[in-house]
Amino acid sequence: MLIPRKIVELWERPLKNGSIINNQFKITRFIGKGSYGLVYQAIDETTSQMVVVKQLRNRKRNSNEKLLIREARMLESLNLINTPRLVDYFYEDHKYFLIMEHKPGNNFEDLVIYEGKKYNETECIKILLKVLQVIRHLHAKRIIHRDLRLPNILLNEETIYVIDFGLALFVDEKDSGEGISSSLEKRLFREVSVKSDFYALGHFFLFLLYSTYETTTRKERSWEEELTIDPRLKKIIRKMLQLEASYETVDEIIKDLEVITEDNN
Ligand SMILES: Nc1ncnc2c1ncn2[C@@H]1O[C@H](COP(=O)(O)OP(=O)(O)OP(=O)(O)O)[C@@H](O)[C@H]1O
Repeated sequence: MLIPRKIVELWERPLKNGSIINNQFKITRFIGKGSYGLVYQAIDETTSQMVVVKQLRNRKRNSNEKLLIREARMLESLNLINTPRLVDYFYEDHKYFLIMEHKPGNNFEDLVIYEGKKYNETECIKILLKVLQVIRHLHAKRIIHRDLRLPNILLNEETIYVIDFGLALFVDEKDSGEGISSSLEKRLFREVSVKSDFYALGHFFLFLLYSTYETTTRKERSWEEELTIDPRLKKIIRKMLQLEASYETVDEIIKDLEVITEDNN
């Protein structure tokens, strides 16, 4: 059945500030629309804790239930300081909701693009090492994040938080959409393997390194030509991006980065 666009828009209209869901969570701010659905900030009135509410986009009931349960299971099994803790999930008023702990801080897209933050080589390594420490815990629990993009990595003072487990999978799970994508880049990003997280973090790291880069020529050049960085770092990035034999574990990357850090001290 084809549903008229107006009705879909009505369904997807955000809840108003002050609305209370599940008799417990009071919406305080609409954060935005994502691929997953609508996201809000709210207060858990039983604990006064700030939470994030994810309201699933209206899809088929079955797939919505699966998505909700999968992300809830991920958050539940993670239970780390650097990832949001699961608070609750429920179905109410024909809508699916996932409630999680709100993590403070700014994401790296906002920090670099909108706030103009610049990170030198040493700072970039320090940040990547912190992110890798979080990913190490994820991989130890056999979870692949598969969406380690700039908006999903937050920095609050010295602490890194990783959010958005909407695409995460356990290593032995199959992605129902796998094999559909013809783009190599997308496949590398979404593969159900630790390597896809390394690939994403390779790009994350390059983005940080580029925060101090100033172009001197109009000629198009590769990152390896443009960035003046320790050649060992280039090799690490090449391995993360699978331009040469990939890393197999987070610890291998951490070890290589620590050699450079120690030499610089
Ligand atoms: N636990 C959290 N703590 C703090 N902020 C959060 C949290 N979860 C989500 N957010 C905020 O809400 C935004 C959207 O959330 P999220 O990325 O999980 O939704 P999404 O629908 O998967 O979005 P996208 O399509 O961009 O991936 C995030 O970029 C972040 O600003």
